[in-house]
Amino acid sequence: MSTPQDIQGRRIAVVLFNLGGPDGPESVKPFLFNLFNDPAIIGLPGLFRTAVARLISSRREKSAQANYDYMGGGSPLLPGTRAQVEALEQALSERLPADEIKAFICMRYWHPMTEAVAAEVEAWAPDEIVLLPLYPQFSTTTTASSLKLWQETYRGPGASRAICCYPRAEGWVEAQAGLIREGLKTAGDPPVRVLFSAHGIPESLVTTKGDPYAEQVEAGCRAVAERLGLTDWGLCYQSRVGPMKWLGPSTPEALEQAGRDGVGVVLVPIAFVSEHIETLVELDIEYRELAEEHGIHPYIRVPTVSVTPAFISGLAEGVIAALDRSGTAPFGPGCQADWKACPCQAEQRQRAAA
Ligand SMILES: C=CC1=C(C)c2cc3[nH]c(cc4nc(cc5[nH]c(cc1n2)c(C)c5CCC(=O)O)C(CCC(=O)O)=C4C)c(C)c3C=C
Ligand SMILES: [Fe+2]
Ligand SMILES: [Fe+2]
Repeated sequence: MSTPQDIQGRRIAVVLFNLGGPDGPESVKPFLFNLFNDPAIIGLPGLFRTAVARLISSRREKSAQANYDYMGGGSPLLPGTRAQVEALEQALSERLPADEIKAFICMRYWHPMTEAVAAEVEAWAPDEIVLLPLYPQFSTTTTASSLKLWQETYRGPGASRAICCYPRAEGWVEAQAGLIREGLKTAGDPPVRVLFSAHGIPESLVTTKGDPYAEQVEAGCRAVAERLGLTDWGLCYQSRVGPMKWLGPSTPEALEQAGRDGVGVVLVPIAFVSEHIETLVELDIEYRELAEEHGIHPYIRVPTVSVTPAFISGLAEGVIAALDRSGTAPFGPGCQADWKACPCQAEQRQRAAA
């Protein structure tokens, strides 16, 4: 018969990655500097990149501060992520009662950042580690950048594996579908178009780096649209930065088209899992004004999945599935094509070559 000592569980650390955001007006510039100094964001050699990052962060500081002022001066991303951590720990403890589970937040460009979090995880001495990006779709600019820095930094104990993406995972699709259903109910009778809006990336990352982000975003939108039986829907990209060609159509272009077509809009943030500047300011203030200018009624912005039970259960299932393996893999269906930058396919390629 087993004694309490025999059934002592594993210590499981889940590391949740996101971008991070400034916690007050004085951290806007250093946050922007960290972002633009990342080679995954600006692919210039070291010293040039740092000089460019200094210039852009100085130039953007005032306008970015004005936008963060709408949210009390700083980003709500960290409190929103803390709520997700609590919900995920709870969901995992219910499913794995014999184990001790602790989730850690690791932000890329503002605190808590990688070096400090790696030290915290090391001090906690986990047996198992699951790396879980809070980016459903993989991009070289987000997930790859966070995982690379983590892998270069963490030297502590524990068997580690990573979830690279979950663009069509059941919980993610169901959470989106549930929130859109509510949005459509609020819209009522007038003809409306469901517009999925994703954070953009420069088009060259897809063509030259083999970044699978656009494919994963498109496949996720299709899965949600099919689940809801949508007949009028589209995908567009927001948050353009700089002079390069970004993925399109842009969200302002898609809104203009909706105005011309005489339909209302239910706008869905399809690449974010919690509220922050890109939803609360760009979608709720800037694009709402634009929608009004184009005569779009209604303009309804669907909330992000945040701590909805379907999303959190989905994450918990992804973590549990990952515990049975090593390496890097998607949760649910990942990419369809063989993208050069996709880590799960890199491993498949290595296995096939061996
Ligand atoms: C899907 C997620 C994201 C991708 C892809 C992404 C790429 C990307 N972002 C920039 C530049 C900026 N992003 C900024 C804010 C921001 N970006 C994401 C997510 C993705 N970025 C989030 C969650 C946030 C919010 C941070 C917060 O305040 O809580 C900003 C700062 C805001 C602003 O000044 O507009 C910049 C700048 C680039 C250049 C890029 C791909 C190359
Ligand atoms: Fe961004
Ligand atoms: Fe993939």
